[in-house]
Amino acid sequence: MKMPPTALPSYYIGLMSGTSLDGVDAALVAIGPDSPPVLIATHAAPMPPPLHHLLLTLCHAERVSFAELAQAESAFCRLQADAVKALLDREGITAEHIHAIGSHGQTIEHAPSGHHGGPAYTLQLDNPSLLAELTGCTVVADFRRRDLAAGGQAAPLAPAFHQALFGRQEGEQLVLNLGGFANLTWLPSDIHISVIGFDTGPANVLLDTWFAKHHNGRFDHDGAWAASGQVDQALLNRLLSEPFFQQLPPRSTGRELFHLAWLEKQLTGHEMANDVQATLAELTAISVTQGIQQLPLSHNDITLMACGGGAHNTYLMARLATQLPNAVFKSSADFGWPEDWIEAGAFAWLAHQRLHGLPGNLPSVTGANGPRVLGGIYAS
Ligand SMILES: Nc1ncnc2c1ncn2[C@@H]1O[C@H](COP(=O)(O)OP(=O)(O)OP(=O)(O)O)[C@@H](O)[C@H]1O
Ligand SMILES: CC(=O)N[C@H]1[C@@H]2OC[C@@H](O2)[C@@H](O)[C@@H]1O[C@H](C)C(=O)O
Repeated sequence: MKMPPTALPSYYIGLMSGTSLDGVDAALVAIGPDSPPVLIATHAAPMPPPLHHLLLTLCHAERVSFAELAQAESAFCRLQADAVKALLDREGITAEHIHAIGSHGQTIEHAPSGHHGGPAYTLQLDNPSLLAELTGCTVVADFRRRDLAAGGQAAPLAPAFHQALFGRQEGEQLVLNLGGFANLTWLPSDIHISVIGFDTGPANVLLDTWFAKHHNGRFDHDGAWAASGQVDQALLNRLLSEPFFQQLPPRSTGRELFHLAWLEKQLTGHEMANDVQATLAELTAISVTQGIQQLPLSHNDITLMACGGGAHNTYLMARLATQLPNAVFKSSADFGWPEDWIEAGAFAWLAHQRLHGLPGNLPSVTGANGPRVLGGIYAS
């Protein structure tokens, strides 16, 4: 096992399955008392197609049966347990070496302002009791609902981890996660100024959905199909008229707002499919740019660290670079955190925060009434 630089760290596993529904990411992280968390090892367990289909159905279901929920929860939990086992086997360690697993669960619905006047809620499918039983590890889970109970958006949570990872660097930092949805974190150079973070809108979720409607396959590799199309300016303007893009932070979103029917409502039916894909990539590039314009940046020459699967989409990254001509793009990999592993790392760190009775949220990001210790503990 690769050893972290400081003595006596504790080992945590973060499990993240994001809104893209592409699989479970497992990250083994060493966390010591005085230094940023260190990524030790990773394992990605791809989502089996039947589970992908079932979870996608649940995400958009008007009605759900308990049998379907139970089936999804059990299959999802077993995929998580397999990912943990693969990680431990690869590193030649056992459950006793792990202080805790931080399990995000699978977001099924996120309605921080309630649904049609109903109570605020956010639902992550998860079975931490079964996960503790299957892995022999202590599990920390249900991270979002305490922030929601305290009046927050319950998302994004990663900005607090971005601060733990990159907050000690010189100058202001911008972290952009391009997952199913995109979220931005601004780390000011003055540590007395609060961090700002929020969701900017859809990223891979619509690109993947539109691609899968027209091809066999889950995503547009390197954005090649988008690159073969032209941006449809009229369509782009209609998409950008969605009020979410004008909202001030705190703000978060999900599949309940941005989905295929939302897109199709704005189509005339005469568009070329690849032009729609190019327009969706532009929608992400522009909504991220507009999000950056909402930040109290000290100057225009920004340094942006892009992470999440969308950072591999070369077309999307080129469009972002065009929208942000003064931006210098940095790779999180140069800081020991390859772009695909920051979110899973965040849930390892959040488990550590919970076990130490430390807050996991940033009220300046989520809008919660104060810092809160997030999650519940399911002992091994
Ligand atoms: N080479 C690539 N070219 C284009 N897109 C890519 C590439 N590699 C990954 N992606 C995109 O990244 C997605 C997965 O991203 P990621 O794992 O960050 O999503 P996520 O975990 O669901 O994130 P979040 O929780 O932030 O929504 C894929 O569905 C795909 O759209
Ligand atoms: C409710 C939910 O699952 N939100 C996700 C989603 O994916 C990206 C963005 O929307 C972000 O708000 C969040 O995930 C990350 C891990 C977060 O909380 O920071």
